[in-house]
Amino acid sequence: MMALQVRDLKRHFGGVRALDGVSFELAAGHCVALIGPNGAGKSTCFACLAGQLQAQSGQVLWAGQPLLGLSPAQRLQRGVARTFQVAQTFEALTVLQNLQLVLSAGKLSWWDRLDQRSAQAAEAFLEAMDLQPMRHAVVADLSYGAKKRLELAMALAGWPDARIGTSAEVPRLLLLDEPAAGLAPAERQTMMALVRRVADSGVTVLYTEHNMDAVFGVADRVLVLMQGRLVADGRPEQVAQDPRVRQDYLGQGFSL
Ligand SMILES: Nc1ncnc2c1ncn2[C@@H]1O[C@H](COP(=O)(O)OP(=O)(O)OP(=O)(O)O)[C@@H](O)[C@H]1O
Repeated sequence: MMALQVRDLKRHFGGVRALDGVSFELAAGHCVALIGPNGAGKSTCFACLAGQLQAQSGQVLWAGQPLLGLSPAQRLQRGVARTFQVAQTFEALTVLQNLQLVLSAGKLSWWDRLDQRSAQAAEAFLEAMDLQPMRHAVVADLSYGAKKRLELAMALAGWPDARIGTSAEVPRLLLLDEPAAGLAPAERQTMMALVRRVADSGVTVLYTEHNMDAVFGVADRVLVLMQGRLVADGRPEQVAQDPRVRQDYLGQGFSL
């Protein structure tokens, strides 16, 4: 059975059909890119999967369980985590405190001191995202690349089994909205190697991207969305040869 099943997903904004009947399936542990021009519906699709937006119709099954109608927090409990186009971090806190805050979610009381909470658990996420050297840096002082890596670490730390006092393992879906946006080529490469490593650890990853070097050579499969409809779905080398995708998005000069 496919880990994620999306069937005939629709979300309109007035007359704009942001998602106009989108269907696809993802296998567990695959790393899949969702690409398409500005306004194609990628962010709307993510928001409908993670729960920030409610779809008007359709069905989404994650590990066989329906997701639509659940809140983002309920979806996170079922293993669905996400990041945003612009990194969402707490600027005035340190890198370590950002992670401690996520790891302590729902467990902190006003008398707790953040620095005594889950420092050990946070170390594993710092290491996974190459953030140890800057653990005590205030986030406002970080490079954007480090901020994006911290946001990714926070998404991983948000899964229920990563948090204090919870142990049940859940199947993990990670939705990354433009993980490499705003990054210089070298930072982009580092970021995408980390994303690939997360997928290789068994996490199902779906990500959007406008930088094609962060898509081809990274994703196992590529989905192409245009005007709210899926127009191509296949292995990267197949999609790169698709005449409509070349004409309307990649450009005729595109080569791998
Ligand atoms: N809250 C909203 N209200 C009205 N229209 C919206 C809203 N959110 C998205 N849209 C419209 O829905 C369509 C799809 O937008 P969406 O942001 O999902 O595209 P996208 O593929 O993520 O684009 P980009 O690559 O620029 O981020 C666009 O026409 C957009 O203007």
